[in-house]
Amino acid sequence: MILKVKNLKKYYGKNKAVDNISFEVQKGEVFALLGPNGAGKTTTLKCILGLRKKNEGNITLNGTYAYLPEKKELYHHLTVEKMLNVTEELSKYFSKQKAIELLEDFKINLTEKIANLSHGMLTQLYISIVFSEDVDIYFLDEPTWGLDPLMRNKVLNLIRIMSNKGKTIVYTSHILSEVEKIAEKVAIMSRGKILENDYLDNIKEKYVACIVTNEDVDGYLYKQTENEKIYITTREKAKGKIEPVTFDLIFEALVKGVKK
Ligand SMILES: Nc1ncnc2c1ncn2[C@@H]1O[C@H](COP(=O)(O)OP(=O)(O)OP(=O)(O)O)[C@@H](O)[C@H]1O
Repeated sequence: MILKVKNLKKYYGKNKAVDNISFEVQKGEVFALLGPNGAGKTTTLKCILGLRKKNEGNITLNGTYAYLPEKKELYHHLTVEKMLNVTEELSKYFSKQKAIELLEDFKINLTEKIANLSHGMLTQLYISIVFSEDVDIYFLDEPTWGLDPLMRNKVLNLIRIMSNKGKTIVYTSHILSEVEKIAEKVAIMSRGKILENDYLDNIKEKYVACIVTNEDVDGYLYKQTENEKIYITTREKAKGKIEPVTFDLIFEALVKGVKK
């Protein structure tokens, strides 16, 4: 176990941003914290890294780490190459050579001023720096934010490569399709709570859609017509005609909750 979070609570005044959550991440895993805006994902990462003071709970982090923050701010007055030099001075885990290779792949010029980079290019630069740190665990807050689909796939590929090398990745996202592409384990968060925390395959196996005519089902009422109702619920609670359900709908059912 490389990371263990137990009964973590973080309140901002009365706002329970993180409300008693627990999860574990094993070495080499790609773990996604998935949830809608304001769910508490960033706050969770910040509490783990000591950037926010938790109210309660225990956090065990066994290894070195690098962090890609949600707000990807870098020294705007520097050129890309100067930024690499600064990072090299600040971090003993950083390899400038590795960063140059990644930047070449992203087609970012070393002589470019950071202030002149587009939002997506800034994310690519930041990702290149973070992945050039030789650490055990990478915390990535919305690593694909603002990237076009091709660049997004490139970043997802990088995550996959790092995981194949035995590195651990903890990342936040609200893009279901990308989580499905690379994460093995997922914690679905909403309003500060973890609603489901399991291997993606297990979550997909656990939930089904069921179509009933006269009965009610303990689950999320997804659609209702004159003659039938479609619920999304766990396999055990399902009645009537049972069908497989997509991960999108499982997410919707969990986040929106039971609706009668
Ligand atoms: N510094 C802060 N002061 C007060 N409230 C905050 C602060 N940071 C976050 N919050 C609140 O805590 C809750 C969780 O926010 P957080 O940024 O952790 O969510 P998130 O899941 O990362 O959202 P997003 O996907 O939009 O980035 C929200 O209600 C937010 O308004």
